[in-house]
Amino acid sequence: MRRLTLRRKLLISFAGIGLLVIALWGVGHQVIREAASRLESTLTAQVRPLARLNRLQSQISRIRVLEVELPRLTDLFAVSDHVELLSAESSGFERELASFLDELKPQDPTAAASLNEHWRRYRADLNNATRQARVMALDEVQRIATFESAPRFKSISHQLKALAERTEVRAADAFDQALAQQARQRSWFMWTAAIGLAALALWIGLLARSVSGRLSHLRDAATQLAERGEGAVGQPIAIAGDDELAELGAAFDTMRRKVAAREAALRAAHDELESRVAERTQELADTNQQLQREVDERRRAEGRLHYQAQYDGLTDLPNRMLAMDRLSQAMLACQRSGEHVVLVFLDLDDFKKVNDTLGHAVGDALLVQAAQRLRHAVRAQDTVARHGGDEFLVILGGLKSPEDAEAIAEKILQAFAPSFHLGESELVVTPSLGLAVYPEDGHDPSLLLRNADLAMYDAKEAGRNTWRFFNQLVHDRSVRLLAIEHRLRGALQRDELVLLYQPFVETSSHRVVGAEALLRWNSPDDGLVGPDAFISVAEHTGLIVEIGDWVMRRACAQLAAWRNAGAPDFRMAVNVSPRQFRGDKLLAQVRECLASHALPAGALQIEVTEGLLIRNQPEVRETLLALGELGVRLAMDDFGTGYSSLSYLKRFPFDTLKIDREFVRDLGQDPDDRALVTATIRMGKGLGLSVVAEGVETAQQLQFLAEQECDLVQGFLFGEPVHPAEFEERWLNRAVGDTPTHAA
Ligand SMILES: Nc1nc2c(ncn2[C@@H]2O[C@@H]3COP(=O)(O)O[C@H]4[C@@H](O)[C@H](n5cnc6c(=O)[nH]c(N)nc65)O[C@@H]4COP(=O)(O)O[C@H]3[C@H]2O)c(=O)[nH]1
Repeated sequence: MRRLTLRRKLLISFAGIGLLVIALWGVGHQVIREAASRLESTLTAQVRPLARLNRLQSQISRIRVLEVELPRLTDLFAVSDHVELLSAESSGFERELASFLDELKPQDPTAAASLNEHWRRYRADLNNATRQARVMALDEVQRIATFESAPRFKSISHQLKALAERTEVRAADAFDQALAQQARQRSWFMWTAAIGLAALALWIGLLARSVSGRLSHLRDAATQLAERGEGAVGQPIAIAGDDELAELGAAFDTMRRKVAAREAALRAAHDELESRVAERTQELADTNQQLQREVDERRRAEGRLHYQAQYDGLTDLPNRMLAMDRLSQAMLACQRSGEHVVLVFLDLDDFKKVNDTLGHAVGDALLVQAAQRLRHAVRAQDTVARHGGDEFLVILGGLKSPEDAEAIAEKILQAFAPSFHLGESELVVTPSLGLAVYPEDGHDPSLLLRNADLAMYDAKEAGRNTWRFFNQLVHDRSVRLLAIEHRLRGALQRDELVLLYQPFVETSSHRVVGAEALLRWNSPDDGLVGPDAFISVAEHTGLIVEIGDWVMRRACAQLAAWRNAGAPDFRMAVNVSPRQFRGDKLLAQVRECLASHALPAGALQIEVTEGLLIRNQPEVRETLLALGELGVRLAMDDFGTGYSSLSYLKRFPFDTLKIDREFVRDLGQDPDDRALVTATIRMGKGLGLSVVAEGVETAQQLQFLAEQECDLVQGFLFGEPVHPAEFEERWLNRAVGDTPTHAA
C-alpha cells in the first residue's frame, strides 16, 4: 500500500477541490440542461399545439367572417375576389388542420375524427356558398351562411376551443411538473455541493489541523532543545503519521537523540574533566603542601644552616664570623660617634687539663657555664661570642673611654670567681683576658682580634686570671714574631735550615740504634738558632707545615743514606707538629718519602706530643691509625709533662714512650721522680711499648734507667745533636763506648 505522504495529501486535497468543482459544474450544467430540455419538450408538446389551435381558431374565425361578408357584397368582382380569398383561407385552414389532426390522432382519435368531420361538412357548406356567390346568388349564400354553415362553424370553433382549453391545462401541468423537477434537481445539486464542500472542508481542516498540530509540536520541541530546557533533550519527540512531518519528527528525534548522546558524552567528558580537574587540583594542593613543607623544611634547614653558620652549637653564642661582623658594625658606629670599642679576648686557663682529665662532656659543660657567666657579666647590647675551643670574645661598644673596659674586665673575672659545678666535680676555672681598643689598637677587626689575642697571651704570661690591655710591649713582641716569621720564610727559601742528629742508644748494649732529627736555623745573623726560638712562631703562622715537610724529606734522605752506608737497621725519629696533622697531607708525604728512598716504614719513628691528642680530632686519629697500619713507629714524646693519659697510649698505635728529660734530670736526688720514672717504664713495658728516657746526662741516671730496664736512652751523656758528618764519624755503626762522648 502506498504511503499517504503530506505531498499526496495536498495533491488529494487539490484533486478533491478540482473534482468537486468539476462535479458541481457538470451536475449543475446537467440540471440546467435537463430543465431547459424539459421546458422545451413541454413547450413543444403543449404550447405548439396550443398555438396551432389558436391559429386554427383565428383561421376559422376569418373564414366565417369572409363567409358572413360575402352576401353583403354587391359587386361581382368583389365577390369573386372575396370568394378567392375565402378559398385560399379555407385551403390554408385545411392544411393546417390536417397537420394538426396528424398530431392529435395518436392522442385523441375521437376528437380528431370529430373535428375532421365537422370541417368536412363546413367545407362543403363553404363550397356551396361560393358556388352561389359566383353566380351572384347572394341570398342563397345568405341562407347557407345563416342556417346551414353556422352550426358547422360553431361546432368547429367549440371543438377547437375545447381542445385549446385541454391543451392549455396539459401545458400548465407539464410546466408545473418541469418546474417541480427542476426544483428537485436544484435541491439535489445544492445538497450534493454542500456535502462535497463540507467533506472537502473537513478533509482540509483535518489536514491543516494535523499539519499545524504536529508543526507546533515540532516547534515546541525545537524551542525546548534550543533553550536546553530541563529534560528537553531527554524527552522523545513523537510525531504521529506516515508523512513527511512524521519523517521530519523522526529526523528531529534522531537529531535530539544525537544531541542527547552528544550532551551525555559532553557531560561525561565534562564530569571526567571536572573530576580530573578536581584530582589535579588535589594533586596540586598536595604538591603545594609538599612544596610548602619542603619550603618550610628548607627554610628551617636554611635557618639552621644560617644559625650554624653564625652561632656556636654548644653555647648558642655567636661564632667568630658573626662576632667579626658585629665588631665591624660596632667599629662603624663608634667611628661616627667618636666613642671606643673594646674587644676582649678571653681564654680559659688550664681548660685542656680539665678536658683531658674529666672528659669532653665535662669540658663542654664548663664551656656552656662559662658562656652563661660571660653573658650575664656584660650588658645585653654587648656581644659575647665563642671564638673556638676555650676562647671567647666580648665586644664592648659605645665606651666613652677605653678605661671603662677595666671595670667590665674585672666584672668578668669576678663572674668566674665562684667554682663551677660540673657533675660531681667542683672546679675553679679562671680566665685570662686580652683587651684591644678601637681605634687605638687597630682599624680593622682582624687586626683588633690579633692584638686582643696577643694581649691575652700577655695576661697568661702575667700569671693568668687577669686582664691586660694590648700595649707597646705586646705589640713589639708581635712585631718580633712577625719579623721571625718573615725571616723564617726566607730561611726556608734560602735553605738556611739544617738538621742535627742526636743518637739514641740501647740501654743494655749501648749500641746506637737510631737518631732523632732536631731542627736548627743556621742564621747568618744569629748563628745556629735552636727550635725553641722559632718552632712556636712557625706553628702559630702555619709555616711549620712547610718546614715539617722539609724536615721529613731531609731526615728520610739521611736515614736512607745511613742505612745504605752499612747500618741497615738504623732508625730515624722525626718530630711532627700537631699542625701537620691537619688535612691528609702528612700520610701521603710519609708514604712518598719512604717510597722514594725505598725505606721500610719501621725505620721511621714519628714523635708527637700529647697536645696533639687532646682535642681528639678525627683527622688526627685517622692519620695516626693509618701511619700505624703503614708500619711507621709512633712515639709519644715528652711523656709526663702534660696529662700523661694512658688512654692515648691504648687508643693509638704507639710503639714508643719517651720519658721527658724533666723527670730524668733529678733522678739522682728526687725519689718522686725515681718512682714516677720507674712507674712509667713499668707501665710502658706493660703496654708493650719501647720506653726511651730523654735527657740522660749522667752515668747515675743511666745506671738507674738500666736497672729499671728502660729500653733506650738519649741525652748529652752519649751525645748532643750534631751535624750528619760528625754523627757518621762518631756513632754510625758503632756503640757509644767505641768513641769518646761529649757528655755535658
Ligand atoms: N738539657 C738537655 N737537653 C737535652 C739532652 N739531650 C737532648 N736534649 C734536648 O732535648 C730536646 C729533645 O727534643 P724534643 O723533646 O723532641 O723537643 C724538641 C722538639 O719538640 C722541638 N723540635 C726540634 N726539632 C724539631 C722539628 O724538626 N720539628 C718539630 N716540630 N719540632 C722540633 O724542639 C724541641 C727542642 O729541641 P732541641 O732544642 O733540639 O732540644 C732537644 C735536645 O737538644 C740532655 O741531656 N740535656
